[in-house]
Amino acid sequence: MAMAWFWKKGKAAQPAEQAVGGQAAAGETAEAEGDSAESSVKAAAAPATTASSEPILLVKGVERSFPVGGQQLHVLKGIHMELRERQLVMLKGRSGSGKTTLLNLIGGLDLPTKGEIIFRDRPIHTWSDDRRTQIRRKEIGFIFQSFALMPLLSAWENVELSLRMAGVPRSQWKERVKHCLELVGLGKRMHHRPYEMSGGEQQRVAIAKAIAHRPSLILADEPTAELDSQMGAQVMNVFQDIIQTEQMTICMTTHDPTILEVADHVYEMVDGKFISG
Ligand SMILES: Nc1ncnc2c1ncn2[C@@H]1O[C@H](COP(=O)(O)OP(=O)(O)OP(=O)(O)O)[C@@H](O)[C@H]1O
Repeated sequence: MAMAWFWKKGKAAQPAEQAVGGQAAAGETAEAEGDSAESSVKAAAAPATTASSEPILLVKGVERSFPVGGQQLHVLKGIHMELRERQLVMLKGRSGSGKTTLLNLIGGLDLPTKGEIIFRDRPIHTWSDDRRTQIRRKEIGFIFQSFALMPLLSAWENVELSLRMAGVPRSQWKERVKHCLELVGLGKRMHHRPYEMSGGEQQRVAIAKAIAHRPSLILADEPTAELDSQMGAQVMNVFQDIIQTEQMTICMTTHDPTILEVADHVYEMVDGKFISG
């Protein structure tokens, strides 16, 4: 039987008994192990954030060109956007429209050819590589389509590694790793290695790893693209739990129209420009 998937939006506004089929959402229970067809999701409700939340990132008139074959390829052509506290913001657009290029700029992995990127009142587009690396390690978390886990390390060790990289004192590791893995519903899979887990579980480890050092901003490039709709739903529920409980902002790219429905804000990119948002 075909199953309709619904997203929970705004956990506080959403009573638990509305969970589809009487099941709890994946992010709420460490016991929601395995990706059973019955697990997950709640019906949509009010937006999780308010317009009054503070902006944490401003993108002003950003352009990015790359030299290709002796010419300049203009990939981003004047982007303006903002991300606010506790928002789930999505970038949509066809392949090649420039979404990943923009995400790389927001995360300080690359520099714009023109324009400004202000992260928490700091002009990171003027900063050196080293300074941007420091801010990335401490204040930004990255999630990729292909999970990007260390294959020989357990879920626990993968998350711990991110705390080590961010310079979090060792005395805090145990409690934080446990908390993050439980938050993503992997309380009973903490010591499994990536190859012993499903794609959805691996992506949830990657999420735990990305949030462990308490960044204020999570950037996710097509985080559900390699997952089926049910596992994708679990990941989105985890994202919404993170926004509520960890007070983080998430900016993600996606092609999936059903996922776009849970965004607080959607920017649509066509050929290096936003046509909405
Ligand atoms: N370092 C680079 N050098 C040259 N061209 C680049 C570079 N990075 C990106 N591009 C080009 O910029 C364009 C946009 O790429 P980008 O990866 O941002 O698109 P996208 O919207 O994320 O696509 P997808 O959905 O397929 O990931 C593409 O034409 C790509 O080839």
